[in-house]
Amino acid sequence: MKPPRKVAVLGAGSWGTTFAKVIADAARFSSNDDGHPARVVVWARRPEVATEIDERHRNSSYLDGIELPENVHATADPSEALEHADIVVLAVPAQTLRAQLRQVADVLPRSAVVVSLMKGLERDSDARMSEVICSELGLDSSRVAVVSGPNLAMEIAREEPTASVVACEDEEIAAWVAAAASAPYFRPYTNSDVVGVEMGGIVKNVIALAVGMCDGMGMGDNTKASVITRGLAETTRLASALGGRIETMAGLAGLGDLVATCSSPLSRNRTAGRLLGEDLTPDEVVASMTQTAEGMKSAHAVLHLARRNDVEMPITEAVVAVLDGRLSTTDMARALLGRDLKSEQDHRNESDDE
Ligand SMILES: NC(=O)C1=CN([C@@H]2O[C@H](COP(=O)(O)OP(=O)(O)OC[C@H]3O[C@@H](n4cnc5c(N)ncnc54)[C@H](O)[C@@H]3O)[C@@H](O)[C@H]2O)C=CC1
Ligand SMILES: O=C(CO)COP(=O)(O)O
Repeated sequence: MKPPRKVAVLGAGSWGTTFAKVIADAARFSSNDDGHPARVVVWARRPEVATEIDERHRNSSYLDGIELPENVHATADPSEALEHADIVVLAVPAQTLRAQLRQVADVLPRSAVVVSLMKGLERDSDARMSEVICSELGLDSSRVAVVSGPNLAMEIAREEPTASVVACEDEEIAAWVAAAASAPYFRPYTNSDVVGVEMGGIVKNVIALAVGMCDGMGMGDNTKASVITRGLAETTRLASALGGRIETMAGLAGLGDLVATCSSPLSRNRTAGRLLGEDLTPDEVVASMTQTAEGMKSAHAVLHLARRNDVEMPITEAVVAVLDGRLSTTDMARALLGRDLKSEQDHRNESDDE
């Protein structure tokens, strides 16, 4: 497949803008049919953000100090961004995606491949973002790809070497999107396990809240490593119950993302958890943050999905209890450590025991 001629990115927050930079930098090394690098057009909700990106090649609200390549353009008009796009990248807060798609469905090119950068689960429906995209746009799931991995936007915007995963049921499409996003500092691997890749990114935000709470309460590395590891065990149980592959959880979109997010001060989810651990209420935490901490919104849906699938997720359950004000962060450790003892191998599927 030839490189794309035009890529539209809907959402000019930190990850949408950074990914636009990745695609634009990648495009400078691979010309399309016309011999030109792909045109990358970002749709920003706020006109002043669009103007700043388009005219000054900066997005100072989200990526202070980062210069964007000349082939990144921006507009506040979604039709202009989407017109003739071969790839449409979606990077808005998860809970707003459905409403956003309803507004642009008529102008989104039917032939485009749609790529989700989002790491959230929709409340009420418990739907993954790729499922929301397929249902709202009437697209076959083979036309939808997901990008996930240890991808803190600011580090990538600073061109620090990073790997990622592009997942799509159609392996040719995954390879095409990966090629379009392959920049000197960004190396995407492909994977056909969309469920596993997506669930890894969703649940790690909830686990990062728990690790942040440990930080906020002044706990050390044993505690945090225990939460990360048992967090990976419960993520793996849920992902495999939904049809995801266990190996995916040991990869970039599972362990990789979990480690990056849980150890980085740049992580919004870990920061939100830390503030909860310092005794702020969930409302105070939300009010203090200008960017999206998806775990705060998705945790309830993750727990709901787990219960519907008979999957035990004690850390997620404790995080939800803290968010609902039913459990204090100081009582959380007692609640988790006081559970019945069990085998570390309990996460395996029954068939593995035979
Ligand atoms: N920032 C990061 O390092 C990474 C973020 N992600 C995921 O990417 C997704 C987007 O995250 P960020 O870009 O970081 O968020 P952000 O908070 O930096 O930006 C969100 C963008 O969506 C826009 N927006 C807010 N409410 C909206 C609404 N109601 N309708 C339409 N647009 C709206 C904002 O104006 C902003 O442009 C999230 O699901 C996040 O989990 C994934 C990997 C890395
Ligand atoms: O998903 C991320 C890194 O891969 C970003 O994590 P936060 O949303 O917690 O900042």
